[in-house]
Amino acid sequence: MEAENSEVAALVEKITGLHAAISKLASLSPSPEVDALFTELVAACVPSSPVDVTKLGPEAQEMRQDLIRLCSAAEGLLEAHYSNMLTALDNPLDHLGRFPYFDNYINLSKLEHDLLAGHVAAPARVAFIGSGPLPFSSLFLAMYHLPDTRFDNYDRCSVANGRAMKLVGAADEGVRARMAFHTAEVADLTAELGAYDVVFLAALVGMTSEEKANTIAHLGKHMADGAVLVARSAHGARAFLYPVVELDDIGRGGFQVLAVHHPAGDEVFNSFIVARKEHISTVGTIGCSWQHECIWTTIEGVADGEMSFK
Ligand SMILES: C[S@@+](CC[C@H](N)C(=O)[O-])C[C@H]1O[C@@H](n2cnc3c(N)ncnc32)[C@H](O)[C@@H]1O
Repeated sequence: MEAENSEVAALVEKITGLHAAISKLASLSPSPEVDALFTELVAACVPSSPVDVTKLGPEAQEMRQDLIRLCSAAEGLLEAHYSNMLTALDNPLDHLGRFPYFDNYINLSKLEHDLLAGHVAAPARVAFIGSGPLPFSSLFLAMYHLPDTRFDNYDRCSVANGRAMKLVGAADEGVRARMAFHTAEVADLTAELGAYDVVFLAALVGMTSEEKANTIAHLGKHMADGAVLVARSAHGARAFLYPVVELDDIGRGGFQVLAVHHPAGDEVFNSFIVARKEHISTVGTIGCSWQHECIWTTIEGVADGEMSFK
């Protein structure tokens, strides 16, 4: 226990130092200095660690929340930079690997698809909320995993959508025709959410656990009964980079948790939760039984770090 505490203390001290350095940057746009600091931060947070961010003191909590905000802003600028750079090339889709976190999205979309496939056979319509200027998640699902699915990408930033449309415009007709982009704040989506078999909630939509909980409650109110939510979250030290989605908030939002995946290794940063919108008539009982009857098991032979209900 002693060793664990000192490991956590050393990690929090290192991340606090990186937060201080990042906070002093004049700009978060990609540059050798910005890239070096965020590369060091990711390298510190990705390895598995006993840190539980819910147990941090108030000062470290405040630092964490501000660091998530800085990471979100930097990720948006990084994606915009690479979206511009890629769409300036001939055949941009041949060069997507130039994006520093390309492998993360290739591996993450495969993991999410493989876990989803066990619960939703060939979804006809998928919404991706928080698609950004570089919509790799929905693009890779459309290109490699779900050849007949239509994707509606939502982002509150019209400039991000403009960049995303330009990039996807370079895809082949079969993919282009199945990818639509809409400028909207997630809180303003209502009836349209009822059309989807699956709704993805990007890691950076909702900066705090409270905002995540409110967004999930909003999705639960408007998604169709039986539809599936894939909510990206974070685990361990990665919770210094991204907000955490609480399982209780998934249950309170009217969903039953089907699977939780915490990626082992450094191939994928994001955890994610797969949950099904309960039929309103049963949510009173299922919601209650969710708290007591569901038993976590790790299914043999399934990817490391995955937990699903029996
Ligand atoms: C930087 S992108 C990351 C997504 C990543 N490209 C992917 O494929 O998973 C996150 C996007 O979420 C959008 N966003 C954040 N909060 C939002 C909200 N409340 N409603 C809609 N979009 C939001 C931001 O504008 C940003 O473009």
